[in-house]
Amino acid sequence: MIQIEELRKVYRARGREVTAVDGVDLTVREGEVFGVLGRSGAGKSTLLRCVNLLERPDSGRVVVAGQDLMALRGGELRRARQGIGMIHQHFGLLSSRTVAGNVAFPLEVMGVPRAERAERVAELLDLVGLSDHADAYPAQISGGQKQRVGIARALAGRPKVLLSDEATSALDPETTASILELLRDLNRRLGLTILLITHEMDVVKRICDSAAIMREGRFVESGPVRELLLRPGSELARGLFPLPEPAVRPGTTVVDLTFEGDSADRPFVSSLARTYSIDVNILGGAVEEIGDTRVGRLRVELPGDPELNAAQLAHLRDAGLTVEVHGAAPAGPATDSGLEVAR
Ligand SMILES: Nc1ncnc2c1ncn2[C@@H]1O[C@H](COP(=O)(O)OP(=O)(O)OP(=O)(O)O)[C@@H](O)[C@H]1O
Repeated sequence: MIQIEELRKVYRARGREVTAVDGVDLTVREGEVFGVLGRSGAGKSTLLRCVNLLERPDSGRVVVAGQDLMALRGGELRRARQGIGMIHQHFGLLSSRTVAGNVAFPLEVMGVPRAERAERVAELLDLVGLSDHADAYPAQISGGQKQRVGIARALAGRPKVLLSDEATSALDPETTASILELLRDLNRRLGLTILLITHEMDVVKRICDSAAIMREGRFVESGPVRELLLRPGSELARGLFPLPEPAVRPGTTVVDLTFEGDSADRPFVSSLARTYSIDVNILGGAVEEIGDTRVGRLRVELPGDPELNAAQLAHLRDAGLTVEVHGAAPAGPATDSGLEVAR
């Protein structure tokens, strides 16, 4: 649904150049929720604004719903943009208009006749659970309700794609959860494709099917969330299941185990301890629901150096776990985090 190739955007101001987006490739499939995660200044907003050409890229391709947007101009581009809704961190509502008036605004711009407009506004307010607040003004409603208005307004033109620019960053955790639930619901009910940017790991955990981590204008990691979590050395996995730097005691093996789905349901720690008659020390970990699957990360300590634990590590891999050994370890490609990794 969204296909971005080799996208680059450089800002030039007062003789200075800032490369905000530096060669990003991105594919968002139809009906998918895709999250771009990154710190402030990573280039997320610029990337998002390039998807509907609010910002014109210096080079690259932006194809949305089969249309090459950079090849369009004037009326054609405006029509293509109607198929792309956008919501913002600070809602951007018109304070002089009621909730219904705000939602009606884009319909007026599109030239939708009055009667049809009223019907559509009622439908949209119902969709976001705000039918009872149609006549309220933005100053009279909560932040979460304001974002619901923003969402209804963004959906006015029946877009296939919704871009979300830190839509929950200004909201408290409970309201964030309810807005994310609404977005997930709209994604499922309307088949809406959502591309969101966020600096909150929790947003990715709650609603994203796929995600990318962006740093200094580039994607450093990208793919389906479940796959990323199981990828050895994954930054997303480390972010979602933070574990401190390991303290490896001499004569022991410290292992991080990542598991999901079926393997999460098996008692692999007790099976390991029983099979090899060893004590397994649990040092930390967490289990989360990601989509419909349980995913977890556990750090355990086994007696003996890693070389002596080859069979034990193979046992864990055979159980379907991603195994990352800290410190000196038997064969397996090294990652940049200093971990020795084997799947
Ligand atoms: N209009 C602009 N003119 C010049 N530089 C800009 C402009 N907009 C953004 N930048 C710069 O481009 C880089 C990326 O900014 P961008 O806002 O895309 O990042 P971000 O990841 O969305 O961060 P934030 O969450 O803080 O907005 C930053 O260095 C920023 O200062």
